[in-house]
Amino acid sequence: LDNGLALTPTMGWLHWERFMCNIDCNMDPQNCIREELYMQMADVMVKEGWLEAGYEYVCIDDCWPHHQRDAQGRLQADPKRFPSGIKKLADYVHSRGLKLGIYADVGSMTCGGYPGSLGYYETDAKTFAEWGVDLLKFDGCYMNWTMLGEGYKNMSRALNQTGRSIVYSCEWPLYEWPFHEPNYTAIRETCNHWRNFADVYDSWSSVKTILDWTATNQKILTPAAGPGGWNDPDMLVIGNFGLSHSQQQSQMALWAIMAAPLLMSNDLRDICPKSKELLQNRRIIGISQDPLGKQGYRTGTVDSFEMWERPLSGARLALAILNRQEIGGPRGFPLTLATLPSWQYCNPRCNVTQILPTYQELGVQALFSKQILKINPSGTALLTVTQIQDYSGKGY
Ligand SMILES: OC[C@@H]1[C@H](O)[C@H](O)[C@@H](O)CN1C(=S)Nc1ccc(F)cc1
Repeated sequence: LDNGLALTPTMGWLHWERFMCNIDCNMDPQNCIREELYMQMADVMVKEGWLEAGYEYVCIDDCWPHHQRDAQGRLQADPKRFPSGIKKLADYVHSRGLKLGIYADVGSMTCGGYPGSLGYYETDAKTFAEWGVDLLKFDGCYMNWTMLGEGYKNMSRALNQTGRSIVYSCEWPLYEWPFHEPNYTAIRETCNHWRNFADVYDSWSSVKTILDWTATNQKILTPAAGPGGWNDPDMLVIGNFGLSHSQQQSQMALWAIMAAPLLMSNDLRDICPKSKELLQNRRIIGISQDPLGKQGYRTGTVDSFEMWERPLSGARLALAILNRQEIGGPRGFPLTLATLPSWQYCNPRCNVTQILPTYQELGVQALFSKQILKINPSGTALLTVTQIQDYSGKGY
């Protein structure tokens, strides 16, 4: 969507995978969907270096609204759980230098059964703008699939007409795929990023399923991605319970290769230091936020290793090698630069830097040099390869 926003993939925190629709604030006040949750996350994001690392959006997902609209037909926050209201919450988040995201649905109800926006697109866009909202996640439940496109386009227009800069996160293709192949030109014109596939869960099998679906459809998906519009493989679940550290490294590496929005869903108030270090790794974030804005793709599979690559600015290439074998110990992957589809980056030499599983400058490599990379089961080696320019600044 050409609204000047999301020129690089959106970075932030989104409540859904970790906190879901937990509205029992009597039994579980620390983890229920209420204003304090976002205020506390905002405080931590500033205090613990998340904003500094680039994580800017604090996003509310489903289950925030009151079950009835107000007398003017406007959405309103649940008065018990958000007693100060969304505008005050936005002011609080803005006072911390962060931005606030909110959630609504293109159909008659949200997936959680709260009021949907069908028939209220202008009203809701205006309400969100008046509250000072900076991002809208627009879900696709309870909508006749033949009307999905119309609905997503109408809300895009309504948001634009408010005159406020609001990142528009859609789920249009996710709800259309079961019926027919979506039109990604229309989707890119309408949205700043778009969910294509099933919700992520806190498990390696969920992350693998999303990766496999993306690779299978990469010929359709990758051309649609670029500054202002991104494919969204769903939230980062790093820092929760289901992924081993190697699997957490794999999700972080591959989400950077896929130019995916980096929307964490975890408890930043209580996260293990290694997960925090991984999520704040500046070299990986640099790949994710690369200004060239080209989405990466899977280039091959050999001996249960998957190769992914992403072209970067400055004659550089990001490489990820994922060990899909889930038995045994670390395996050696023989990286021979000449065998890469993008071997020209190293003709006749290039500089190689390993970022994961550990940082290591591998130095200048000739085209036919071979490196053995040790990769854990369901782990990933993430590298950047930089073409060595000759004196005239041309590549070889
Ligand atoms: O209710 C909101 C929740 C989250 O926002 C997800 O990111 C969205 O993809 C949608 N969503 C859920 S649980 N959607 C959903 C998931 C499974 C299902 F059987 C019916 C609806």
